[in-house]
This record gives sequence, structure tokens and C-alpha cells, in this order.
Amino acid sequence: MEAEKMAKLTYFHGRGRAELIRLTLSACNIEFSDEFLYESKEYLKLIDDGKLLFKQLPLLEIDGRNLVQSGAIVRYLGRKGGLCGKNEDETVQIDMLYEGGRDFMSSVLPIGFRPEAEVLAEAKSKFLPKYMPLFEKVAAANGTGYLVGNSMTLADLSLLEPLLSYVEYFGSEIFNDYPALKKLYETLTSLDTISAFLKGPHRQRKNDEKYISDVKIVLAR
Ligand SMILES: N[C@@H](CCC(=O)N[C@@H](CS)C(=O)NCC(=O)O)C(=O)O
Repeated sequence: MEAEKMAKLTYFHGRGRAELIRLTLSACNIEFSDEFLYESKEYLKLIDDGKLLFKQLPLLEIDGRNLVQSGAIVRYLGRKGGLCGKNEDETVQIDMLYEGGRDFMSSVLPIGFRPEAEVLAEAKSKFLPKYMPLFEKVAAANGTGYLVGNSMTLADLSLLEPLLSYVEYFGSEIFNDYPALKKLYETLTSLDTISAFLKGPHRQRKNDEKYISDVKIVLAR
């Protein structure tokens, strides 16, 4: 694809609020480039160019549009890729589960901003026991390896992001009491698009100290 027609995602060199967008672009088979910001002046230029409605990142340039707000971006992509359900019942169910998945993810997103050991202790004692049984119930009731219907939706992708992080931090024993979530995790990570994403260049490293210092440098205005 010609470079100027390819979707371009601008964020910091890390996961943060951009990783679910990367995952969704990949799930929808949309080619894109990752643009990383390291300096304030690059960020200020995007503001001067009128690309950042709320002066915030991530920014996705796609189809001649400058999209901001990570949730709006993911939904835009989800509608393009048929990941938002087949009818209103499915769509609203997907939306609720999507938001629950984001809440679950917010339990590990502070990694980098707060001491890792502290975040992980809280994640394990508080968030894992809170969210895993809730999602297990939904996955088991649906029984297809997906949360809603019989194919991947934004609900699955939103849940997959925290599951990937939790497996990375605690290993696959997080699924010990949750067979339906184990099946969902295996189903999703075996899909060609998702497994290619996980092995490929768009999957970012954990939000480490370099990422945090870039965020601070870029956002220092
Ligand atoms: N609701 C927004 C929040 C985006 C956000 O807070 N981005 C941070 C970087 S992770 C930012 O650009 N902060 C600068 C600011 O708020 O002025 C989204 O989900 O995209």
C-alpha cells in the first residue's frame, strides 16, 4: 500500500492507550504504521496542524480523518471490521463488555507510573478476583470461545488486552479456575490476525521507564 494512504497511528513508544488500537487494527487486517513521539515539538506541531482535538494522543490518521479518543477510534475500526455485533442486542452487550474490559485493563495500566510491585499486588488481590469470575460467567454462558455470538468482537479484544498483560505478569495459571476464559484466550490468540500481531513489530514492549520518560518529555509544554 502507498505510504500516504496507509493508516498512521501516533503515540509514544509503548503500549499505553494505543495498544488496543494496534490490536484492533491488526484484528481488522488494516495495514498501519506506528509513529512514535519523543520530543515536545513533534507533539506541538500536531496541535498546530489541528490534528489533536483534545490536545491528546493517541491519534489515528485514517481514511482522510484525524481520529482521537481511543474508544472512538476502536469503535470506528470495529464498525469497519464488523466487530460490533449483528443486531442491537449484540451491539449493546458488546459495548457493556467492552467498557468492563477497559476497567479491567485500567488495573494494570498504571504500571510505569506507580511501582510495578505495588500495581501487581493490587491487580492480583483485588482486580483479578473481581473481573475473572464476571467474564467467566459470560464466556461460559455463550460457550463459543467468544464473549458474544460466534465470532470475534470488540468485547473480546477489550478483554484480551488485560488477559495478555495478566498472563505476561502471572503466567497462564490465572486461568486455573476459569475454563471458559482459557478457551476464549486460546481461541483469540490462535486467530491468524491476532497471533501475527503478537509476534510482529506492532506489539509494543511493556510500559517501561523509557516510555514514561518519553511521555513526560513530550507532554512538557
Ligand atoms: N480519553 C483519551 C485520553 C487520552 C490521554 O489522556 N492521552 C494522554 C497521553 S496517554 C495525553 O495526551 N495527555 C495530554 C493531555 O491530556 O493534555 C483517550 O482515551 O484517548
